[in-house]
Amino acid sequence: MLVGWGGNNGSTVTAALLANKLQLSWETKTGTRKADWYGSITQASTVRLGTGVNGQDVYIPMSQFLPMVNPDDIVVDGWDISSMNLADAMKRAQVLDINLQQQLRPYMQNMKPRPSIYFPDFIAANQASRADNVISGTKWEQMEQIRKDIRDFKDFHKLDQVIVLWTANTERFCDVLSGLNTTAEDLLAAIKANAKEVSPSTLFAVSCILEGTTYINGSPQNTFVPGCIELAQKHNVFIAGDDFKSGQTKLKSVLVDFLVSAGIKPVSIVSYNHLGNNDGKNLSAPQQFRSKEISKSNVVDDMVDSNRILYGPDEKPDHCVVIKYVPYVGDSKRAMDEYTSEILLGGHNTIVVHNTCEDSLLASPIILDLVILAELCSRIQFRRAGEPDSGYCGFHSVLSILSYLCKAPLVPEGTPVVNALAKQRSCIENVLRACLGLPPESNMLLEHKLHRPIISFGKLPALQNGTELHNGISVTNGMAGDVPKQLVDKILQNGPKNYIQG
Ligand SMILES: NC(=O)c1ccc[n+]([C@@H]2O[C@H](COP(=O)([O-])OP(=O)(O)OC[C@H]3O[C@@H](n4cnc5c(N)ncnc54)[C@H](O)[C@@H]3O)[C@@H](O)[C@H]2O)c1
Ligand SMILES: O=P([O-])([O-])O[C@@H]1[C@@H](O)[C@H](O)[C@@H](O)[C@H](O)[C@@H]1O
Repeated sequence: MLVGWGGNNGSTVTAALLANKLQLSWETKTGTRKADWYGSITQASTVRLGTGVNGQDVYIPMSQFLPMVNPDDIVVDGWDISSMNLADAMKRAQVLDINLQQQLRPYMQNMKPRPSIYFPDFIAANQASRADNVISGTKWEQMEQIRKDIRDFKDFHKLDQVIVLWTANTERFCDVLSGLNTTAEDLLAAIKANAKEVSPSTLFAVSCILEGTTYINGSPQNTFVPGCIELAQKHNVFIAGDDFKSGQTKLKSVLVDFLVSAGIKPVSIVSYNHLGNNDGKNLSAPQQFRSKEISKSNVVDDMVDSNRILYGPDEKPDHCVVIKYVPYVGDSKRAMDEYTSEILLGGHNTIVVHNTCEDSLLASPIILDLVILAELCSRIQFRRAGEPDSGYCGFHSVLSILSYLCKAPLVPEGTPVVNALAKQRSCIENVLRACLGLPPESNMLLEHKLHRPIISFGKLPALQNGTELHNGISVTNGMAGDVPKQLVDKILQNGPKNYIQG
C-alpha cells in the first residue's frame, strides 16, 4: 500500500508491476520495447554463487537465491490527497511512453487512491490545489481510518502480508520534544490530544505499527521520531528508511567511497540538480528542501570518518546541495556534480558528472526492492551457535539491511550508519549467502592466486552416463567430463557408490 499512490513514483511503479505481469511490449521511436525491471537489484541483478567445475564464476539472479515474493503476485493499493485515478495520474506524471500508457489505461483507470491524512503545514503550500481527497476528524480518528483501510485491503484480497510505503511528498522535519514524541507513550498521548506537531507520515507509521504492518519511509523527513521507533520495537514491527537512494546520491556513495579508500581526499563536493516534477515543486519550498538537503548531505559522513589519515578529527569536505524547480524538464532530472580532491604533493583532481534521468524510473524499482527484501526479512530467523532452538530471533525492528536503498539509513540506536554502496550491497548478498549456508563473499579467490593451485581445473575425457570409473563408482547425470582431477581422485579414494554431478 503506497502513501502518495497518485504521484510520479506511485503511478510509475504501479505501471511497471502491470507491464511486467502482463508481459507488455510497446513501440518506441527506437523500436519495440518489452517490460523489464532494470534498476531492481532483486529482479535485474545477480549474485555470485561460487566457482564452477572449470573454475569459472557462477552467478544466479538475486531473485532465485532465496524464495522471494514474485512481483506478479503483488497487489497495489494506497492513499493520496489527490483523488485522481491512477491512469490519469500516470498521464499527469509524464514519465512513460504514450504507447505503454495506452495499453495500461484500462487496467489503471479504476484504481482510485483512498482519502488520506493531510495537514497543510507539513508540505509546501503549492500542494494545496491537489488536496481534494482527504479524511477529516481528530488525529486519532484519522489513524483509526488508516488502520481500517489496511485491514479491509488485506481481508478483501486475502493477502499474506501488507507492507506500507511512503512515497508521498517530502514533509518538513517535525519538532522532537520531550513529552511529545520521545517515547511511545508520549507519542500515543500526543495523537490522542490531537497535537499539531504529529505529522501525517508519523500517523501513518503509528497506524502501521499498531496493525503489525511493516512501514517504509521513502522520503527524507524525520517520520521515525524516537517514540515511533520505541513503539515499533514494542510491537516487534519492521520500520525502514529514509529517502530512496536513487541517482545523484547513489553515485555519490560510490564515488566518495572510491576516492577515500584510494587515499585521495575529497575536499569539495557540490551537488546541483534541477527537475520539474511535482516533487521538485514541493521541494521548492524552503522547509521541504531542508529535509532533502539533510538526507543528501549526510551520505558521505561514514566514508570521511573512516580515514583519519586524510581528515582531522572534525574535518569534512565542503559539501553543497542545490535543488531547483524547472517545470519544463518534468521528471527528467538534470544532476550536475563536481568532486574536487587533493592528490599527491599538492595536486588536485576534479571530477565533473552530468547525470540525466527520469527520477521516477530510478525510484520505482527501488520501491519494489524495498518491499520484496522487507518481506524476505520477515521470514529470516537467527540463532547463535550453541543456543537452543528457542533462541531463534528475527531482525531488529529498524531494518537497517535496507540501507542500500536509502539516502539516510535508519539504523538501530548505537549502531553504525553505512552509506558506502558496495558495503551496503555486500551486506545484503552475504545475508542471502548465510541463509544458504554459504560463507560470506571474501573476494580473495585464493584458489586462483596460489603458486600450487588448491584445485587444478584440468580437462578429463568426456564421461558418459554409466561409465565405470572403478571401485564401483559409476557416472550418472551426464557428468561433463571436466571434473577437477583432485575431485575424481578424492571420490576414488573414498569410493562412494555413485557420484552425481552436484
Ligand atoms: N523519484 C525519485 O528519484 C525520488 C528519490 C528519493 C526520494 N523521493 C521522494 O519520493 C516522494 C515521491 O516522489 P514523487 O516524484 O512521486 O513525488 P510526487 O509529488 O509526484 O508524488 C507525491 C504524491 O503524494 C501525494 N501526497 C502528498 N501528501 C500526501 C499525504 N499526506 N497522503 C497521501 N498522499 C500525499 C501527492 O498528492 C502526490 O500525488 C517524494 O517525497 C520524493 O522526495 C523521490
Ligand atoms: O538522485 P538522488 O540524489 O538519490 O535523489 C533525488 C534528488 O537528486 C532530487 O533532487 C530529489 O528531487 C529527488 O526526490 C531525489 O531525492
